[in-house]
Amino acid sequence: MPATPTTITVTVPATTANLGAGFDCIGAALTLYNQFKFSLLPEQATFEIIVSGVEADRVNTGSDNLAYQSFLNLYQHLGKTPPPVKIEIELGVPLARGLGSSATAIVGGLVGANVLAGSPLSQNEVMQCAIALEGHPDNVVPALLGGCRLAATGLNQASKPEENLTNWEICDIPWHSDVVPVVAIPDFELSTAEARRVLPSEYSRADAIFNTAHLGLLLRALETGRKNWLQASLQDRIHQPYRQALIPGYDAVYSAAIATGAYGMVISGAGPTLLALVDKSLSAAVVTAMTDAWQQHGIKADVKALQIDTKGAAISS
Ligand SMILES: Nc1ncnc2c1ncn2[C@@H]1O[C@H](COP(=O)(O)OP(=O)(O)OP(=O)(O)O)[C@@H](O)[C@H]1O
Ligand SMILES: N[C@@H](CCO)C(=O)O
Repeated sequence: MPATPTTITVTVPATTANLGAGFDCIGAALTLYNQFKFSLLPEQATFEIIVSGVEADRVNTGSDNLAYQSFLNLYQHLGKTPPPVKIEIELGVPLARGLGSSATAIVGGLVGANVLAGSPLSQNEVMQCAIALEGHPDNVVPALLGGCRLAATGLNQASKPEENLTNWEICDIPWHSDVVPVVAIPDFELSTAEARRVLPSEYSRADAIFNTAHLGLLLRALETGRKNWLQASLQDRIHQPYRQALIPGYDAVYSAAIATGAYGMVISGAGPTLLALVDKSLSAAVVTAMTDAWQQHGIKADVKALQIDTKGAAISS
């Protein structure tokens, strides 16, 4: 049997959740990464956290650090005492921008702890813990597994009532290789908590039907890359109409992306990053148009064409 490692690095992709109509249930992993290196410390130590990379000074290095809390959570789940650990975090995913930075910390902490504990949990069990910590599946599932994923609660909800875990069914959504995600990341933050506060607690039957139909259409549109379907499917009535006002310049960036040939544009996760889906031949032009539109509102944005990450959380020693 191979020895349990004492140092491990977990690389976790950014994610874009919702994709319009799939509020809280669909997300895709993107080729933008955070890295978490875990090293066991001598017995008398407690913990140490070192952060570098994009906006590193914005991540706390105390015991409430989300990656460390997730690390502790896994040991608690196992009923084991957590070992003293050093966590070195290299950030490539900007914080509180709707690109799943919190999901990377949760997945990184859980996967790192599981490996250092000798891998007692399966990938599916780690995933169920990650969903319970984040509260919704749409970022943590693709962050762990890669690709575009849809999550739905399963039938057997009572399987582990003592652990208070919901049983989730996950399916992968094929993504046509000509469809490119362009992310426009502005230089201001929007916390998920704030972006959830503005949502109504009830919706009309018409809005529920609208979103059900458009999510179904979106799945087939992503698979086939069919233009008309992609254009129509990126509409939503559950969250975006309420969140747009929190994102200055939203209308201008939307108009610029569409005028340049994007299929559509959605709010990435809880925002404020805006995500356009574009045919690959047009991605460079859409990047320029979205950058310029936000600049005209005095907002600096990092706009880039990415790809769908297919690996998810990757472990290296
Ligand atoms: N690498 C990290 N290490 C530790 N904590 C992190 C890390 N990345 C994010 N966090 C925590 O997550 C918070 C951001 O979470 P929030 O849900 O508001 O945004 P997000 O995850 O980037 O966006 P979204 O959920 O819309 O995709 C940060 O303020 C920080 O507390
Ligand atoms: N589905 C979540 C993603 C952000 O964590 C939301 O839009 O609030």
